Formats: sequence, C-alpha cells, structure tokens
Amino acid sequence: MADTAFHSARQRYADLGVDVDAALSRLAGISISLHCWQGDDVTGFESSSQSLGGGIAVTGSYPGKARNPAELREDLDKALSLIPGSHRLNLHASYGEFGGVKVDRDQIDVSHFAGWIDWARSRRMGLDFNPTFFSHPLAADGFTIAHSDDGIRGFWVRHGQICRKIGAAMGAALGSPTVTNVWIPDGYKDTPVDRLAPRRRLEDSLDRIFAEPLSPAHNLDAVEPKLFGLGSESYVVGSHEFYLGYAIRRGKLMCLDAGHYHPTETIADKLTSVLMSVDRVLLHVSRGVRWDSDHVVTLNEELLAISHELVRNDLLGRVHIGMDYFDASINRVAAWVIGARNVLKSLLIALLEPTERLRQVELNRDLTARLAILEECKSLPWGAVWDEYCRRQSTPVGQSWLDEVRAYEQLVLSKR
Ligand SMILES: C[C@H](O)[C@H](O)[C@@H](O)C(=O)CO
Ligand SMILES: [Mn+2]
Repeated sequence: MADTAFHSARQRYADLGVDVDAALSRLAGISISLHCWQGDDVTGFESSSQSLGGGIAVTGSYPGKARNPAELREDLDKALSLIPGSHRLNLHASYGEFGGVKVDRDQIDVSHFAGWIDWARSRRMGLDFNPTFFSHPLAADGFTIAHSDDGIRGFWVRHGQICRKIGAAMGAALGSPTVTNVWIPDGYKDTPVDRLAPRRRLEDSLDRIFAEPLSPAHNLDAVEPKLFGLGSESYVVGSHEFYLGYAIRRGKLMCLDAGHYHPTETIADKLTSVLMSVDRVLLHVSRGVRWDSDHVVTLNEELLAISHELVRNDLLGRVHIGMDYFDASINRVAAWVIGARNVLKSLLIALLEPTERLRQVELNRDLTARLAILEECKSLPWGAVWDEYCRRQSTPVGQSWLDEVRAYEQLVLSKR
C-alpha cells in the first residue's frame, strides 16, 4: 500500500506537469549491468590465480569475499534481491569455471561459462562479457595486444577473438545481446619515444579480434579508453582519441568509464558529443577519488549529471549502463547494492524532472528561471517516490536493506 508521503509527492510532481507513475514504469525498464568483479576483488577463478595486474588496484581486506563461482552467485543473488528492477551481470573471462584445471586464456570456450548462463537464464537475466587482458604472465610487462612481440600479441588476439564468440554464445542462449568490452592496460610508466607504433599495432590487433562477423542480436563490441593507469602514467596506447576514432570508423560501441578522464572532466558532457558519431555507448559508472580509484558510486553531482543527460536527451535506448568499481574495505554485497541503488535513484530523479518546462525557459533565454528551477528541483520529494518504487518492486525500503546484508554476513560471509 502506497503511503501518504508518496501520495503527496505524486501530487506535487503532478502540479509541475510530471507523471510519477510513467516515470516509475520507465525506471522499471532500465537494466544495470552488475560487475562480477566487485564480489571478489577482481580475483577470478583461474587455477593459477595471479595477483591483480594491469594498473588497477583493490584496497581493503573486509572478510567474506567470494572464493568460487557458487559463492559469487550466492552473493549476487543477495545483492539483486535488494536492488529494485531487473538487471544484468557483467562477467570477466577470468571468472569461467575451469574445474581446477589450468586453461590458458587462448583456450577458454563457452563451456566454461555454462554455469553462469544457466544461472542467468533461470533468473531471466542477460550477461555482458569482457576478455581479461591483465593478471597474467604474458601481460606482466604492461603490454598485450599492442605488444611489439608478435607471439605475445598473437596470444592476446586469440583471447579477444575467443571472448567475442563466448559473448555471442551467451547472447544467443539468453535472447539478449551481450556487450563484450575490450579494455587493455597497455602503456608506459615513462615518456615513450614512439607513440605511434603501439597504436598501429593496437588497431591491427583490434581488426583481427573483430574480423569475424557476429550478429548484433547476440554480441555488441565495445572498446574502453583510459587516460592513465598505475604504471602507465605517461602513455596509454588506447587513449580516448584513439578509441573514439576507432569506434566511429569501425562501428563499435564506445565505453565511457567515469574514472578514466582528467578529474575535472565528466563523462556526462561527453555523451551527446560521442553519440553524434557512434550508435551506442557503454557506460562504466564509477567514482574516481583523486585518481581512477574505483570507489563505490555515490549519489553525487557527477552521477546526477550522467542520468540527466541520458533522460533529457532520450538516450536510454542507446546507452548500456554498467558499473565498474571495486572496494574491499566494506561489505562487498553492500558495495553492489549501494552503487546500483544510487544509479537507479539518479535515474529516477532525472525522470521526475520537469524537463519540458526547463527546456522552454532556456529557449526563451530566461537563464535566471533555468537556474532557479534547477535548484528548486533538488528539494522535490523524490525520496518518497523512490520508497514507493522499492515497495512496488518488493525490495527493502530505505536503509532496511542493510539489515538484510548484516544478517547475510552473520549467516554466510562470516563462515568463509
Ligand atoms: C575490471 C575492468 O575490466 C576494468 O575495471 C576496466 O573496465 C577499467 O576500467 C580499467 O581501469
Ligand atoms: Mn571500466
């Protein structure tokens, strides 16, 4: 039963010309791709597990991390039960089920993901996928598909080719296209002499990886740029400009990760520019604190700006929303729930905006009214609408979800 706070909020929005029920049904149609790697600190399930490489780092030692696919799925089920709506799972290739046997990255196949496909099917979820170009001896010097050694480059190209096929098989099995995203760590700690040759090799490798035509009904290819990483502070082969050009020329999805730009740059402002030239964008919603630190997503101005751009410009049909962060200093299930609920809250706030009115005052050059209304919108009663959404989706209202995480911690995580 909806409460009085919701009824009065609905009336308040109606007075502004906003249809709350329409906003809630639009929100229910938005899926977020939950990143498997928050559940185990980007460790994965390969038999000879390497320490995390590729210039990304997880800090913290909160107890109870998932140690195998069954535990990770159990944790995901708990998180999904606390996040309103229907969502997806984003898997890395290193999360296959290899039965304790060493299967190198250029030898994996879809059979290693059968357990994940069954799990997703039984929950009517889609899967997204990523080749894993890090945490491997052949990536130890910081280069993979842009490597100058043809043997190493060939190994990683084969891995990329295989992963696309696995992505397509997942998409076909689940009846929803898998977004298969290529992120590579390749770059130099210090100033390179030759910035061009690695980029030529990267382009050639990508062309080889993407050579086989796959149905877009099953697989969508994405490429993810970065400004810098740990150990690649001076030069990243796959920069924003490199991949934007590549995505436009080759018809690929452009991945925009919120942590992959200069701290004063926001991906919100890039969306409408990038989508002038590419059909689709993959978002990695993240939160950099001073650097690409991959903090849990909070309901901050940057997140709100992203959601406003998606809703105001009717881009939700062209943007795949994924999350990308890893925090091992707090309960990992809670980390998923906090981030996903925040992404959804930000979308709800955007869906509840009286955008047509704002557009009109802007067109009339009434910039005073634009600022005034935007600021007033910040104190509209969206929280009561969010609570009602949680109620309608049978998920906990307010912070009561935390009690469920605490109980799960007692019952399950503390026993690991
Ligand atoms: C684990 C992910 O592939 C990784 O976080 C990547 O998407 C990235 O953002 C690297 O900085
Ligand atoms: Mn990312």
